[in-house]
Amino acid sequence: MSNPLRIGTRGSPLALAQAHQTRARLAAAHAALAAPDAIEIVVIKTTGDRIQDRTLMEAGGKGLFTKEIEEALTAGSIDLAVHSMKDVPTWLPDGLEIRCLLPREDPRDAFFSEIAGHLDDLPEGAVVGTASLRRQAQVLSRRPDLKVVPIRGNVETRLRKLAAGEVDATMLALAGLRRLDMTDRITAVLETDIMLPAVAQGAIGIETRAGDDYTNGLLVALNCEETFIRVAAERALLAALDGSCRTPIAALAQLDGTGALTLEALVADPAGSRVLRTDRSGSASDAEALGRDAGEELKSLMPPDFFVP
Ligand SMILES: NCc1[nH]cc(CCC(=O)O)c1CC(=O)O
Repeated sequence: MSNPLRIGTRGSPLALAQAHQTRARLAAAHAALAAPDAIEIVVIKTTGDRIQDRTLMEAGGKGLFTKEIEEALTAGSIDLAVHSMKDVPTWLPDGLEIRCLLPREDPRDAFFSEIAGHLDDLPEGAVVGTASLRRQAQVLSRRPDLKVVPIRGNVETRLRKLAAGEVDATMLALAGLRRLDMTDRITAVLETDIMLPAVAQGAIGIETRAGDDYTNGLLVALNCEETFIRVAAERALLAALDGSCRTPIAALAQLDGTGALTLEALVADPAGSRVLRTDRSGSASDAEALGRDAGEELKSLMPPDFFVP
């Protein structure tokens, strides 16, 4: 092949691991892509990479980790973009689509602490570092005595802050730690009845131009149908809720071997004093309807102050 297939990605260690996984899967599925120079990885800096020190909330706006990559895709300087699906905004720009999801990793969150074996064992008043409103709300709902402070940065930075005693505990998505081969320092994995994951947590999505039949054709072999159905249900919920990144939202869809789909979801106020939950079950073919229905229910129950302006 003369022109290499160009994969656009952020430059973080996690993003690069996901891009390399995508390249390996493409090379394994298509002999023409197995040559070392058949696929090029193009690193693109996003707004989210520039504002490491502030919380996402202060930075505001959606698509912090995707905007510049989507612009490159639209402009044609890359052919596909690899994203952590949980960072992908509810609505994609015109002309772009995500038809391919790689097999989902374990969607749960991991807990780290040097003073307790589990969230439930932290001493009264302990400080939990997280910039995620979803994690904050669920932590405070279960443990109103704890204090939550924002921390950001990569895994190493966070674990250093933990070791330095800046925070007593923190949480990270298990999926990212697995992809970076950094699960050895995990203190506990939080069950989803304690910490419901973010929409699409653990899923990698591949975005393309809608009219690019060549690239879309290559990706058919990489799509994981089960992941696609689960993420479709969760993202339909997000769409129905008008998913603002400032409202704590969590959801998890699961498929059993018979094609039965279950969806659990919650919204909360950031202080975790009110958590509204719902669930649905149905068949895989109703994924989007199930998500939309659950989202509409939660939206109708939500008091106005859940929507942080
Ligand atoms: N918001 C950053 C982000 N986006 C995706 C992941 C983890 C990987 C995944 O969920 O697929 C992370 C880090 C984290 O929350 O610990």
